[in-house]
Amino acid sequence: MNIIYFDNNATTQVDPIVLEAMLPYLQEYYGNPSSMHSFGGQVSKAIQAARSQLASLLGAEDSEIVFTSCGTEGNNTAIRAALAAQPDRDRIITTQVEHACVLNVCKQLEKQGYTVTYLSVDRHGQIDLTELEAALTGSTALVTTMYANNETGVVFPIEEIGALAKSYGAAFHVDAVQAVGKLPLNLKTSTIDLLTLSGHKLHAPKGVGALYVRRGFRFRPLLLGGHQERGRRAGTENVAGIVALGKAAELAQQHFQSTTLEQQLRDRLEQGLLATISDCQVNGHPTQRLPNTTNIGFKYIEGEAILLSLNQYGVCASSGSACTSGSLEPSHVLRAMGIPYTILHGSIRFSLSRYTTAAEVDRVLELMPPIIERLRAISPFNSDRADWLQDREEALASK
Ligand SMILES: Cc1ncc(COP(=O)(O)O)c(C=O)c1O
Ligand code: FES
Repeated sequence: MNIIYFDNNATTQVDPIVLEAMLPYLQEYYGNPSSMHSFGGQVSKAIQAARSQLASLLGAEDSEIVFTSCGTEGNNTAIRAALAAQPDRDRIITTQVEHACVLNVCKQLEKQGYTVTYLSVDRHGQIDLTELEAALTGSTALVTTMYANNETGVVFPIEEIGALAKSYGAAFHVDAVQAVGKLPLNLKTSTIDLLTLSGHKLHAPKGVGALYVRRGFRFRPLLLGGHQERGRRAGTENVAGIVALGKAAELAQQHFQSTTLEQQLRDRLEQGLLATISDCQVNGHPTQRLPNTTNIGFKYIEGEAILLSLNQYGVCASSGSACTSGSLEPSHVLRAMGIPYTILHGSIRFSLSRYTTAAEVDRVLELMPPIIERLRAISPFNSDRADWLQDREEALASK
């Protein structure tokens, strides 16, 4: 069975050109980049070349790139580094819709005495800059927000956020894991101090990422040890992964134009589903959204049931984020957006890539209406029960 892979916000296929570039560093060039001999030295050069490739995609300087193991490490490191840079400040501002690797760090920091503001989002998943401004004080050490949301694709106005953060002397960190390669970035002219990205979301393999650290930013490393990454991230480098990330960055730059095509296919999918299936809606902003993502809620059914049905036809999609999907907890992102209970549970995310074809979109458009019809026919959440659930949730919310 052919796989139709519409789960690119969870992870992406390694580009064959990326694989080809990294393989020699798993085979013949196995030297340690920190070694004195030239066998290791050539490996060190490959890391520097990858650093330039990535810096070029971001509009950054080579020296501003620190390679990490993943987005989670980047976010943990950035948050801790920003707080260490201004130890006399004890406030953090983030949003309710961040990835778990930001929210859980913030929760722990609250226990350690920090005050954290979790900005709300509106029905479209967008934050309100006046709420941000009201939360900022002279004690704010850090504003940390995502660039684009992994579940809905909603894009935050990062430069406006950054300008406000700067006016209060706070550091500004951006989780750009979902945005890099899909949205333009020019860090030279940006207000961003720290920016996280992850290789496996842009057609490099899992286990490599990077953190951008603005030149002059007082940085404290999370991992202490050897002098790798100029003392900013100890540990022998994942050389093959780093070479892969460099190549993936170069390809992302070349493929920027193809995001228009991706968006056309996404729109064709979204509009097709809305036109052929009743009682469904897009969860997210109509325009301020990644070109590859659509999150759609189908009333009266469970998202998991839709996913299992699609799975039988080889279609990969997702509900919530991959790491929380096993928990049966409704998505914190959709909850923050105030999506009604009856839609929330029936919401699924399709995320496309530059490999997506029109034929794949059409196949999903053909499969979905009968799947939804069948699931609704057997759903215990018929509309009467759904109304009852809705009343119950409202009652709980008003308690
Ligand atoms: C917005 C966002 N931030 C951070 C991460 C974590 O990245 P990684 O899987 O590389 O740890 C993800 C991955 O799903 C993400 O979507
Ligand atoms: S680690 Fe990516 S969805 Fe959770």
